[in-house]
Amino acid sequence: MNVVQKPETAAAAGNPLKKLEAVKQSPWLDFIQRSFIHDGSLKKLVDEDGLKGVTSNPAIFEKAMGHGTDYDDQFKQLVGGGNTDVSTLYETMAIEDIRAACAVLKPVWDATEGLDGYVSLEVSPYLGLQTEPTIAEARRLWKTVDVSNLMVKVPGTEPGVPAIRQLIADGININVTLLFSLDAYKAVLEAYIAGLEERHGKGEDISHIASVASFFVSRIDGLIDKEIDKRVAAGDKDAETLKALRGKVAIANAKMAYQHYLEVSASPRWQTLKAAGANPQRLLWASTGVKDKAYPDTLYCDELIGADTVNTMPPATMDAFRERGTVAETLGADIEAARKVLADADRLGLDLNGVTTKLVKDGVDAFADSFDALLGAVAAKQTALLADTLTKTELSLPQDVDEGVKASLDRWRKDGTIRRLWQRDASVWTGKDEAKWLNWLTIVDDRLGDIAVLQSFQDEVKAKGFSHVLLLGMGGSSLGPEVLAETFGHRAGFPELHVLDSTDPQQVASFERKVDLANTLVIVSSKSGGTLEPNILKDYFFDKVKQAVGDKVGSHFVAVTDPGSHMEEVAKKDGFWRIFYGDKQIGGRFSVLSNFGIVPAAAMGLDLREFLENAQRMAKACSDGAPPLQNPGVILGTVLGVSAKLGRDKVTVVASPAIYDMGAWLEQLMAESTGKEGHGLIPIDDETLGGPEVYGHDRVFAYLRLADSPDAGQDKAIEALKAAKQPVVTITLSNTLQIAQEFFRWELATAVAGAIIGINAFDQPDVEASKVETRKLTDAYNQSGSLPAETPFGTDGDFSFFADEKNASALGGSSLEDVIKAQFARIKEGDYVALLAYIERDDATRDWIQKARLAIRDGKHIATAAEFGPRFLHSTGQAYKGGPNSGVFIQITADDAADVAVPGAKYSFGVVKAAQARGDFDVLAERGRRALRVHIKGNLKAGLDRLGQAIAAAAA
Ligand SMILES: O=P(O)(O)OC[C@H]1O[C@](O)(CO)[C@@H](O)[C@@H]1O
Ligand SMILES: O=C[C@H](O)[C@H](O)COP(=O)(O)O
Repeated sequence: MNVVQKPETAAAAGNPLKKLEAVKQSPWLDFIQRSFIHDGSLKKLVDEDGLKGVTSNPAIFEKAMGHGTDYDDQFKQLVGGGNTDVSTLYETMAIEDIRAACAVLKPVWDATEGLDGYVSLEVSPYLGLQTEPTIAEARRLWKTVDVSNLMVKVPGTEPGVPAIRQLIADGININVTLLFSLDAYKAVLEAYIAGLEERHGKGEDISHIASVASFFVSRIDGLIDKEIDKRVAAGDKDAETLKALRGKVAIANAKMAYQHYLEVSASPRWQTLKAAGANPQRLLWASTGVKDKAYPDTLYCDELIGADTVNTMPPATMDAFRERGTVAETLGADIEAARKVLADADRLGLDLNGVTTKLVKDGVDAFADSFDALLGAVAAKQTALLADTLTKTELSLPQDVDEGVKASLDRWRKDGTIRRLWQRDASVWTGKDEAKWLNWLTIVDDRLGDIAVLQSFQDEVKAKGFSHVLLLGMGGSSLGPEVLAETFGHRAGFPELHVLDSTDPQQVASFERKVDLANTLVIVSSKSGGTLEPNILKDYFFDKVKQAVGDKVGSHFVAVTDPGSHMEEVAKKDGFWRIFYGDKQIGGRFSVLSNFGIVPAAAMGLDLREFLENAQRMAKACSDGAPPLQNPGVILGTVLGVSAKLGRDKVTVVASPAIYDMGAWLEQLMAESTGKEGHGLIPIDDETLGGPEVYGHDRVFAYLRLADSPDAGQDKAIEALKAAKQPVVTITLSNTLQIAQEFFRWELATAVAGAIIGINAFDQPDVEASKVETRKLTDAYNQSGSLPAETPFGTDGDFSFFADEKNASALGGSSLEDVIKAQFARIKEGDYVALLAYIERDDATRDWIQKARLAIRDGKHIATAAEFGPRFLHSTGQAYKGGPNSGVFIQITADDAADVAVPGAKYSFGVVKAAQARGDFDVLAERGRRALRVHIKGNLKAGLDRLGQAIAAAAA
């Protein structure tokens, strides 16, 4: 802007801007920019041009902040000063500008005794159509900016009107924006008067309140002229009259608004308020920069000059008016001609009402779009400044997924869905009870708030000198801690964390051997407190530790559980050392950043602040203000959700070796959250990458790559997959601690994917079903001393085959090889095979299952899952039963070489495990899944060897 263009000459010739004062019109500037305030340009306008106010809007801030380098210093300072979200970054910088501009305009405010000298700041354009949130936001901005010459800008939409009334009654200066129609203006002026009357009625001062009604001009001509041009080009019979209306309708409309203002000002009702000290709500001509270059650039200034009005001019218009504006009282002149323009327009069907209605909606949308662009630019700068302190996302997507993702992200942007998600609006999902399950969104800040307690627990654990921590729990209560144990290992000076999530007797016994019971801290972890496994594991280890340490056994036990649970009762009764509580509004699989993850993290000696601040950095990056296109959680969730809808529902997780166990946690998160009602993501974890030829079109790959120790083989295989146009999301972590960031990001991503898939991401109905079946079986055992008899549909040496009737008849066959072959013959394209092994999970069995699944994957070119029971029941089990019916299951059970008794119960761990396998199978069968159970008697290793060979042969 050429703000100081020959000011002396202009002044000498009678600067039109200055001359406006004589006709009581105030020129305001429709522009803000930091450098423009700081380099004295704004002050110069005040001093030399008689500038009397400043307006801003989201589009203006987008131009100022979204481009250039003006804000970079403060950006760096804010980003470096701690974890911040995008909205706070924007607002902090915007408010600084507004305050600085207010300071420049303050002398005008003083000199005009509060008539002029205002700077306007608009409420979030996202609120344009909501009354109560607009009131709250305007009050908040008024309080935060805290300067008397601020005007808060509120849209004069239908829902905005009651907000305006209330805010005026509150005593807040309001600039009403987005006024296009006479009717809307009338409603706003009425709201202003009613607000003043309310305040006055309460005996409160009204003399300090200022307000303007921003009536938009050029945008009206923009639309009307377009229609005129269209009709003229189409040879309309009224072409000449239509052409004569070009560039006239907006001004005529504004003149009518001014007439209404004059009428109301003369009314006794207004005179009463005036006598009480009220200031009029002046009309402010907005949108006064000409958009059609055919018009004189001073058109919407010259033609709208009248007493007690404001014209807010964009810089170029102000320059033009200074140079060649004509100051004459035009606003009240030629009123009849203006009426005729409007009557002609109406007669010719130019539909001013339709145009103004559309402009309000477009205006709200356009400011929201600008705000999206602004926050997007702020987010992009923030991400760049955070560099590798924030994990990075890179997408390599085939065309159909790419297009779907872009369309979905834009839909989320336009619909404000990420804001609705953060506002806990259940209709983002299915409108059921989702709002009750969203405290994971804010749990990181909550835990940081409680960090002193957690740190002192950590200090005490260290001081007590435990050698081991043994965590007992399932699913969400164990998988997060397991990731911590596997990723961070044994920390010097702290006990080593082990996580036991099995009822397999051998596995229970192995863990007992791994720890020094007399020197072990046991964490019993169960949200509900009622889950069978942690309860019987607690009974077992309580007994064992008691044998080792006697009566002080309780001092070796800590519970993590939700308030009021059965486990809390047990912990109190048994004198546990500590009880840490979960948050009842967080489900198990979303609980890793709550005490369920943080308490074991403390016990094993992680730096809790560093860990939580990492998670917080990602939570801020995923905040409601971060537009979908820049929001790491929304981006990932969109890729997963859109891919699933395109048939790519096998989310294949690949992770660098040092963080390999993230996949186990991710399996539960994705499967339990989305695998229901026949839909969902099927996580495929730990399936060693193959060449592109072994994959079908049902995959999406998520590669968690640790930048400081990547695996060259994985890198190479991923590049080949990208080249083969498989969808790949690469997430780069610069250090292991950043898994905390990924915990949060994947939680949000899963919630987003669930919304796209269209399910309630926070229940797990089908897990409950197998728990019910298991309970029936253990109850039967308690009564009769044995599990109900069952008959195999075939046997082969040490192998017996079980299935329900339907599956059995499809499988037939009597040799192991035939049965497996028959099961594999049922595989169709896009299916997955899951091996569900209810055996000890150790290095040897993990190696075995891995070989078996790879043989299937490479032979059949389908996705495979390799799972151990009962742990997967609390994880992928939900999706196997509730998700798409594309699973082909082989359940593997075996005679236990040695069983382990559960203290105080009739059943043993072996019986529980057998009941769990049968309960699981019954539900799979009942859901019409293709399922086969192979039971191995005698030597497990020999049995697994033969089964492995049969699988490899059948898959080949
Ligand atoms: O923490 P709890 O209540 O013992 O539950 C363990 C797991 O069982 C489930 O409720 C069902 O599998 C999971 O959602 C949960 O993480
Ligand atoms: O308050 C000012 C308005 O936001 C502005 O004048 C709109 O102008 P435009 O129509 O040129 O965007």
